[in-house]
Amino acid sequence: MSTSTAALTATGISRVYPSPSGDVQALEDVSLDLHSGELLVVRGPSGSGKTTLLNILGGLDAPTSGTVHLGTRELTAMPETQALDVRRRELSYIFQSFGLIPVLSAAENVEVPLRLLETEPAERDERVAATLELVGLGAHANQRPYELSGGQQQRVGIARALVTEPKILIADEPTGQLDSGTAATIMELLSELTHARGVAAVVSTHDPLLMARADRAVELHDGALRRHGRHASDAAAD
Ligand SMILES: Nc1ncnc2c1ncn2[C@@H]1O[C@H](COP(=O)(O)OP(=O)(O)OP(=O)(O)O)[C@@H](O)[C@H]1O
Repeated sequence: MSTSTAALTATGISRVYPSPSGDVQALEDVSLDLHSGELLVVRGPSGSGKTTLLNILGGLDAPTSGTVHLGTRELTAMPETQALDVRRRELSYIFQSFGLIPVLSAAENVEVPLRLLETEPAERDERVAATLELVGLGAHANQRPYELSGGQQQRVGIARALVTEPKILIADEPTGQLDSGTAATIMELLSELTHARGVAAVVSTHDPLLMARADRAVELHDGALRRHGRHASDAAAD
């Protein structure tokens, strides 16, 4: 275990959703950390709190109690404008349903986050082309999402997430809509890119087979962590 400051640290995270039929405790006292170049898998049954946890780690939702730090900075204490800026520059998200804009080509989809950062057009073009190459889609830059397979669409999603060179990647069930062979390929790509680019990645999945690609795995049950710090292969063998 590295002694350097973690890229992401969650401490004592709880999340209660108020609802007319009573409060739902979606997370209870969850703590974890994640280092650069590490891929952490969060596994757990449906309703165990994976999406809630990833949304909080990514600053998309606020915990009821507990903190999230990016390095030494507390994400959960930042004013919203600062948190938005940090999210755009340092965090990226990959979604189960890909989240691509249907009327835009693969290249234009990948370009969107660079436009939000007001990157110069020449640099945008260069980075979009390089990142599409990286995910093996150099020849598909001008195709729209409906002209691509599910696996190719998720590669566009990965390229869009990586084009800003984020420190942290949050992927909620990124292979949930893919067949098992394609899912394994996408997970392998995520693992390779996480290691090669020194990104700290958190990936949720239902699928124990995908855990072989993780550096570490934790398991959520009813909103609480059941295992922490075990190697993925230990958990996958359960
Ligand atoms: N907005 C909400 N209001 C009330 N309860 C919610 C809300 N969002 C989630 N929950 C509840 O919180 C718990 C955790 O949900 P969450 O979506 O985080 O689980 P999950 O592990 O991601 O599930 P899945 O694998 O099915 O996506 C569940 O009991 C869910 O019903």
